[in-house]
Amino acid sequence: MTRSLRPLFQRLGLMCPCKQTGEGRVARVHSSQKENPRDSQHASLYIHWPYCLKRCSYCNFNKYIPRSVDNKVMTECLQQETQTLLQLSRVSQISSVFFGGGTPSLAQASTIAAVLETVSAHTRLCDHAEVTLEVNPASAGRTALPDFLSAGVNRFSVGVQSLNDASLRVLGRDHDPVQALQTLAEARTLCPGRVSVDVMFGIPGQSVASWESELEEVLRVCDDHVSLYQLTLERGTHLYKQVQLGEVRMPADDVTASMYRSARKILEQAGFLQYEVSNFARQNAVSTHNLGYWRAQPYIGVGPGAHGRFVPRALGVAHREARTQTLEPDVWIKEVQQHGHATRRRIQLNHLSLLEEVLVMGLRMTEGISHQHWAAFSPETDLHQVLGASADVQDLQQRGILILDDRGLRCSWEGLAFLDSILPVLLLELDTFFHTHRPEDGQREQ
Ligand SMILES: C[S@+](CC[C@H](N)C(=O)[O-])C[C@H]1O[C@@H](n2cnc3c(N)ncnc32)[C@H](O)[C@@H]1O
Ligand SMILES: C[S@@+](CC[C@H](N)C(=O)[O-])C[C@H]1O[C@@H](n2cnc3c(N)ncnc32)[C@H](O)[C@@H]1O
Ligand code: SF4
Repeated sequence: MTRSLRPLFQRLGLMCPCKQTGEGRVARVHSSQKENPRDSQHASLYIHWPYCLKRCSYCNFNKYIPRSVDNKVMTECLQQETQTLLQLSRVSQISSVFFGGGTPSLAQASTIAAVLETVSAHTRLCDHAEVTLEVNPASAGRTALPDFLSAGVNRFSVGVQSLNDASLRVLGRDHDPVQALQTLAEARTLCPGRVSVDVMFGIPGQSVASWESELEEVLRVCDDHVSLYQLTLERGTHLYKQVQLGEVRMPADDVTASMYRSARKILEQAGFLQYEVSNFARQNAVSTHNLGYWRAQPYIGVGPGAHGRFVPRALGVAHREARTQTLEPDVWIKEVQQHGHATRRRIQLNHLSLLEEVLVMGLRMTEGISHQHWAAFSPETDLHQVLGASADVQDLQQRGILILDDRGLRCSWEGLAFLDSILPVLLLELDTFFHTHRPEDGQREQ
């Protein structure tokens, strides 16, 4: 999981539909810590397009294969929900927009333009805001990439996944390597220096050697940003069933560990700097939208199943909320039409929950969590106080996988590969500290 992309949302159970509360109800958590209102004025915006042409064998993201899509209704609802959530929040400036999915390159360029116009009409969209669109190779031809550029997109994230025919078939992708290369080349011509590729490793049938040569090939054609995801076997997917039935075998853990290690070295040799567990950039082409997540900055999530973290205007107190929008697109449309938004779940984050997010997200970055970053969320307790005395934390440091020093807290190069075993230790220490020293900040839901 460490090398996969599953972010904090799922880790903290915020995506679990069985925990959803009714529309408009807030799960309140006692808290004495107010967020600095100035911090919550800048945010990023995520827009979810939930439709795909075909179900990939491994994917359990919130996506649907519809018979047809009513683009007009979807556009109106995405605009409406964007407007409502912007008005409900204290956000006055949007610094990045990310159109993800599903397959947002199946949306019409006019939809993308309409959403961006709504943002500009109701808040300030920064002049140099990063506006990313995820592009699937096969679907890119439907709306030409230049139209998306005219609509306001200035960064493409291309879902290459693999350049190997057999791997693409195992993954159930509906494109071949040639189509992926064509889409990538077109994206690079349109947005030089601002194209990312998603590539997966740990695919059944892949060996360390075949992965290494595949990555070398990716490096010959890619731009300045690469996201490497370890294929995660997700329950309920076709691949999961195939593995259960013994039709397909996932590579062993030590093999995927070697794949990750060699990929990091190969990327480094090619001039890429790793800035997060799965993300590599050269020429400083880092994704500011995703950095916002890892730095625990506020964001608004629009569209079926989207997540958000922001301080609402109406509460009267400056507490950040975690929000999840209704998952199923038809239900989401009805709710947006009736209420202006389809927030299915709202949780007020208490001080401890917010610090857990800062820790879990921050340690994914190679820069880790500086003392200043921590102090922005917890001015009254520093990292040394919370973690420094712990024998378990000292053990992690002695093993050379964790560093706590004058700069702050971060994983070592080796340690980043073990983040999933480091985090529970740190979260336990954080929890214990708060329950011992600041019990009023650590109370759970009432
Ligand atoms: C992390 S991946 C790939 C990012 C890509 N590698 C890049 O650098 O731009 C993006 C996916 O995460 C999910 N995602 C990101 N932000 C989200 C949010 N706020 N709510 C729900 N899903 C989100 C979406 O499924 C989206 O397609
Ligand atoms: C949810 S997809 C949306 C983007 C687009 N539809 C695509 O497939 O390229 C975002 C990224 O998630 C990654 N992803 C999805 N399921 C995954 C899994 N089970 N394991 C690892 N990565 C996964 C893929 O690399 C994909 O590029
Ligand atoms: S990986 Fe992308 S294209 Fe494939 S089903 Fe998931 S969201 Fe759709």
